[in-house]
Amino acid sequence: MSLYYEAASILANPDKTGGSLKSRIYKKKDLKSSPAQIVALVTEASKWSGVLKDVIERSGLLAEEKKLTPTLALLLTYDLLISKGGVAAPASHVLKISITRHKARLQAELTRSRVKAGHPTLDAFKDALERERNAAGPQHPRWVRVNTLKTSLGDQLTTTFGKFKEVESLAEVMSAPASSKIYFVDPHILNLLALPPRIDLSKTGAYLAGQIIFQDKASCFPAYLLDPSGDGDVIDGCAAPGNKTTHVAAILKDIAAQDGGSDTPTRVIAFERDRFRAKILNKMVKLASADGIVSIKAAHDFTEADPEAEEYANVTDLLLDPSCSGTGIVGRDDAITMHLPSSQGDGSKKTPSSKKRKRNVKEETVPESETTLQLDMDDSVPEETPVEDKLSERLTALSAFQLRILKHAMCFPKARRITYSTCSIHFEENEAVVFQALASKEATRYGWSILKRRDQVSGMKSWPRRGVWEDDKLDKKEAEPLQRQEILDACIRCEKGTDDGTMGFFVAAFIREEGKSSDVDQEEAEEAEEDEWNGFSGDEAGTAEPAAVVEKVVSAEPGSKKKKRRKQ
Ligand SMILES: C[S@@+](CC[C@H](N)C(=O)[O-])C[C@H]1O[C@@H](n2cnc3c(N)ncnc32)[C@H](O)[C@@H]1O
Repeated sequence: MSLYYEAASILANPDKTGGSLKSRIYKKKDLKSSPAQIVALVTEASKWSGVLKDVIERSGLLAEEKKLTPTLALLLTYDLLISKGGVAAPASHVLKISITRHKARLQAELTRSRVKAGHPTLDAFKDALERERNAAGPQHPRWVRVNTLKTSLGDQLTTTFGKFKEVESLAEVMSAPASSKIYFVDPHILNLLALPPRIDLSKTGAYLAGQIIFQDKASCFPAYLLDPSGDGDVIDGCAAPGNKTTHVAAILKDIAAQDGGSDTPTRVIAFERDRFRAKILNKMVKLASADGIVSIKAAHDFTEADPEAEEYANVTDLLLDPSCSGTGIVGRDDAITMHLPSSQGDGSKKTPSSKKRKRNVKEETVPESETTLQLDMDDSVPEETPVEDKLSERLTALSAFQLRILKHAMCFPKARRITYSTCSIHFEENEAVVFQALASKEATRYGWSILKRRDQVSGMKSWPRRGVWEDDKLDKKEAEPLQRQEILDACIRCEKGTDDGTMGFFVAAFIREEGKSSDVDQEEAEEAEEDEWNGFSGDEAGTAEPAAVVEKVVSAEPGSKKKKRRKQ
């Protein structure tokens, strides 16, 4: 099979094989062409696909060459008109014949596109496309966390990044091309580097060996803000794929090393409800060499863990990063889009029957999804999958689940600190959950309050983006404006698409006063329950359709219902 048939078949992916385009190519055993050649052809052709799609449609190529599919036509036209090596097939090959006989017309259409776009040469056209791509795509730096379980920042700066130059500003990194060998040391989070957008570090020995981890800056906030004491175990209640799990494990190891070099730091107990994601967590934990510190509770629901159980008796810190709407997530920069020509052409070469067909134009229109291929080049597992429909209903259900998980964490007898985070931009999943948690009976009974800004670890204290208030989203029986401001100031936000180069994110920490425990006065607890927040304004919470991910979570806790009924 020729290079073009093999590339087209991989793009069509008839077996619906999962994974990125690169992994599908490299895993295919029976390829005749070299995998690198296929990757290069697809990547380069995709860059021109927006232009070549029009060129091919105007030329009427697909109407005349029945052997060519839209994908074959695009790949061949790219090699025929743009690539230096030309079409990689013998002159007698059926594909080479099919495309070469249209060379003059295709060339003329490409020239027409170039002149129309105002570029004097093909090279100028190419540069303009490159600039357009850089400007259009989110200029999101490649954040790299140095995994101190395996290496150190110093080691990485002299090995993996030995030929790189340190720069003084994040902006310089964010506007640099992928080929630029520069880095910026993050001032807020220890052991975190920013590198140019789209830089490919996935083949480096350090990445393959788990010495460096690709993790957005914002995603490093929870473990850092948790700032665990190292005196007790840490629970990660929602762990897969494990970025924050391995981060907190690394922090615990560093604390143990500072405290006199103890080789046995305390444990991280990582819960993951989803069996498949738990496997990925296991892989990530092993790769990061965190398996000596992390014990995984695979396919375990954190909300079903008994806080009084002996195995959690030493839990002092909890990190909660529950499922959320994912609205803060930024698209992957290295994903590629391939625009394919429509097999009907653009109609400029009218056939006698085209008038008759006009009335049926709706049926003939090829849906956008069929003419555009979105190809993932990165195999790393995203921390969250964005919600795509029924957002407002999902927000109600998600926030009820998030509050429940947070209140459950407050019940662990020895717990002193909790972080709560989401990669959502919505008040309902963020500040609203924090305010409701603070007003809950669990917070009152066990003495939980917000970790104020002035008490936060220095990088987090100095972070400028803080919580925001949205009117009319909560029944505001409590949180006097003054106290409200202090709570909002304790909340941390990250905004996507800003000069900070982060995804959209939210995190807050809760702290428990020494001496407060579960044996608090029962009457006090019941009073607190009476005063609890009623949730969102209106009755949305009661009417929302629970989404699959939170199905059993939206129902009220049976215990609290019973108590309320007894009081009535
Ligand atoms: C946002 S992701 C966590 C990302 C992870 N903290 C990281 O940094 O890589 C949420 C994860 O929590 C899991 N999850 C949701 N509810 C859970 C529950 N009640 N108990 C345990 N895991 C849960 C989901 O399956 C999902 O893998």
